[in-house]
Amino acid sequence: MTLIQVQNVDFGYSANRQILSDINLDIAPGDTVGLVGESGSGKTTLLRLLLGLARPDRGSITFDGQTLDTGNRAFMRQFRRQAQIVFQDPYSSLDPRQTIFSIIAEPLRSLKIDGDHRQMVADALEAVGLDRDAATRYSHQFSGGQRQRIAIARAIVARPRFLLADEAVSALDLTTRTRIVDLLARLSAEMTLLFVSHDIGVVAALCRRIVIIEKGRIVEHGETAEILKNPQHPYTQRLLASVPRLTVNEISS
Ligand SMILES: Nc1ncnc2c1ncn2[C@@H]1O[C@H](COP(=O)(O)OP(=O)(O)OP(=O)(O)O)[C@@H](O)[C@H]1O
Repeated sequence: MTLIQVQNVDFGYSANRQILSDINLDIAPGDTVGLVGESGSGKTTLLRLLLGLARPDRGSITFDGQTLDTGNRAFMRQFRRQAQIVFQDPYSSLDPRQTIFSIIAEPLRSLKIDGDHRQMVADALEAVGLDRDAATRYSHQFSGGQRQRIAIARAIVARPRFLLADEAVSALDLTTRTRIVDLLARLSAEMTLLFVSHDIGVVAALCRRIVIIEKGRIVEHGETAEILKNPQHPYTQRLLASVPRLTVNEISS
């Protein structure tokens, strides 16, 4: 069974420069997949396509068996409820003029989800390990790690099936990063997670499967343990060589 299927996708922002080439990717419901590649390899671009923010030049993307058709408004409304994203920068992604309640409830408002928004926001705060009183405060009153928890609460408040995280822990210090990775690991028990990072060490700690992208092409993919033990592609070998040995030993043990 597949939740997201990407078949033979090419994409370029302009006609004379292709950014993604022949991308094929299957993500099963409940899976935790890490997309790893260096800066500029096309990770964010692929996320944009998976969110329906851009359209492939060739090939197709399906979600739960239905083509991700950006022109189909009824489908996109349903889809937006089911797929949410957490961005890298917890400072710029939260509006400083809005209360935390208003920030977290935003998807409930924009997706016109009925119900008790106060309770839903309180549940989301609890799920990310923040006190429900946080709802009345403003983002500048929180640390970087707490802000990222708030961004994650906003992403999960509508109970999506598919959570995308784009370099969601890269801006955080090491201890905070570990805590947020632990939180995402807990949440991934209830949803499908696509975690994007240039850091294969962080991805390996969180994801069951790894997809390696180089210059817009998937060069290797497989089970995390297999890739760590026996990387086939020279690019994967280079990425692994750049992770401090201790970390690789820890995450593969
Ligand atoms: N809006 C855009 N218009 C034109 N080119 C773009 C646009 N966004 C990204 N690119 C180009 O597409 C290529 C892939 O960028 P992308 O942001 O997808 O890479 P990435 O792997 O996510 O990198 P990073 O880790 O630095 O975020 C880069 O060469 C980039 O310059």
